[in-house]
Amino acid sequence: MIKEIEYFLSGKINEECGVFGVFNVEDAAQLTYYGLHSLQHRGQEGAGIASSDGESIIREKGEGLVTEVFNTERIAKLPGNMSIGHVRYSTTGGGGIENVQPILVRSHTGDFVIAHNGNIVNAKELKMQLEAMGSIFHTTSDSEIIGHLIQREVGDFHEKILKALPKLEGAFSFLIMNNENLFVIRDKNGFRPLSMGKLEDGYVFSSESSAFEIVGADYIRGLKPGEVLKVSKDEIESFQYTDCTQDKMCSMEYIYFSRPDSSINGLNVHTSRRNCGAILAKESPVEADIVIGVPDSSLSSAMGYSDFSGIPYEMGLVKNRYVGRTFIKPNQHQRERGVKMKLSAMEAVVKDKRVVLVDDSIVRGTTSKHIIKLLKDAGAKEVHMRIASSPIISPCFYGVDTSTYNELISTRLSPKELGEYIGADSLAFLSNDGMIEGLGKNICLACFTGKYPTSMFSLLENLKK
Ligand SMILES: O=P(O)(O)OC[C@H]1O[C@H](OP(=O)(O)OP(=O)(O)O)[C@H](O)[C@@H]1O
Ligand SMILES: NC(=O)CC[C@H](N)C(=O)O
Ligand code: SF4
Ligand SMILES: [Mg+2]
Repeated sequence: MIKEIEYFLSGKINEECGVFGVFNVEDAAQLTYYGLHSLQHRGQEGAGIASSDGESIIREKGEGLVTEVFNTERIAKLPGNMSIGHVRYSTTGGGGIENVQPILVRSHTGDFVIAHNGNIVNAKELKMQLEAMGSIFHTTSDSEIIGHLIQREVGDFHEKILKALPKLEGAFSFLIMNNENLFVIRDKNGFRPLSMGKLEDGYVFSSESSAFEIVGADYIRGLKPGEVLKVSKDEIESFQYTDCTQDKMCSMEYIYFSRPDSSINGLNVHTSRRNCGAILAKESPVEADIVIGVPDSSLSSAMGYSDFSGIPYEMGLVKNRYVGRTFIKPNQHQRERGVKMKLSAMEAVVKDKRVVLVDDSIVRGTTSKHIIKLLKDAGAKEVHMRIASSPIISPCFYGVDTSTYNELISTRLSPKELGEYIGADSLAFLSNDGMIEGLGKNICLACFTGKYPTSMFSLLENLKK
């Protein structure tokens, strides 16, 4: 029980990284700091910024949140009008300062820095090959591999990048910067988002378009799968590192990760969640008095459920916004109380009501179980749980930590059994077709279907562990 509560307090579907880049704008590092701040929800383990004044690259990084790593003095050490930054949630290689990005590659042909969102699925194989050929790795993260691959190629820097990229399999949105250019890269499956915006005489690039608003930039477009942009003083050139592409945007970006004010592939995240909520209401109706969402990520889908069903949307749960990843764990005696510190049920709203409770996903079932208890303790007559995505039955290898196979409760329990386990009066999930209807057909659904859009290399060995 204690473990379960700690898990509930800490957040479970662990976010992935965020990248932000600036080209040809004064005080680029300062802007990158603001950009990273708005991408903080994507990774809280470490943050870093590298900048260039055209002569040399300076990098500053540290463990923790953006505001913990950077202050005015530290940003002042980063001169120039080109910059890239990164917020990290580790997927390969574990934590620690050495793996905090951007990764700096020193070379007699010119230094460069790398910021990566995603996960390379053939990292183990590539690392073995590269080490056998003499490469010495400075980090344990998969992101460093692209640096070694680039170094082994011949030609101009951009030719080297184009030759190295086809060797990587898996998910990557990269920003790579040397003293002249910024390279903006999206993998051939388009797993992770990456957008371009215009600011003054320059450009900004971000994992999420919502960051543009914060720095005052205008959204131009998202990168295409397999696209490489070479950003120079005079022009932006677009290349494809391969023509073998498919559009497999991570559906979890819409369902859970991205901010509601971001747009991905032309679809606003809040709107996509609202669509899914409405389709869920169409697929799994129930008689009830109010619809409530779990703050914050499922509020939009709860609105959608209410739109379609006509059942009034209410605020039945309140979140303490200061409890989360930085929460100091209470001592043993206080842990039970801790649950209530993250979310409180509004007795005045839910008492004697039949409640439809909408959440975005179920991973281990801990959240739903606790929230249903909170609502029933506050006097709710019935709680009907509706989930705006399908049961998660397979782990992700593309940059999201959705737990291991054994921890995923839907691998063991049917929706009916799971409903009983979490104490709901009924439980229903959005169907796979419903997700496609709400989010479009160009999405990855591997964690819901077990059908991975790429070869999994040695990672498959661990799939059922
Ligand atoms: O079934 P579980 O294992 O409990 O996981 C599912 C829950 O995890 C996520 O919320 P989380 O509490 O991580 O963060 P949030 O407050 O940002 O929604 C998600 O939104 C679900 O509510
Ligand atoms: N979550 C991510 O996108 C992580 C990027 C990279 N795989 C790392 O572990 O640092
Ligand atoms: S497996 Fe799931 S979390 Fe991973 S990229 Fe695909 S949809 Fe996203
Ligand atoms: Mg949640």
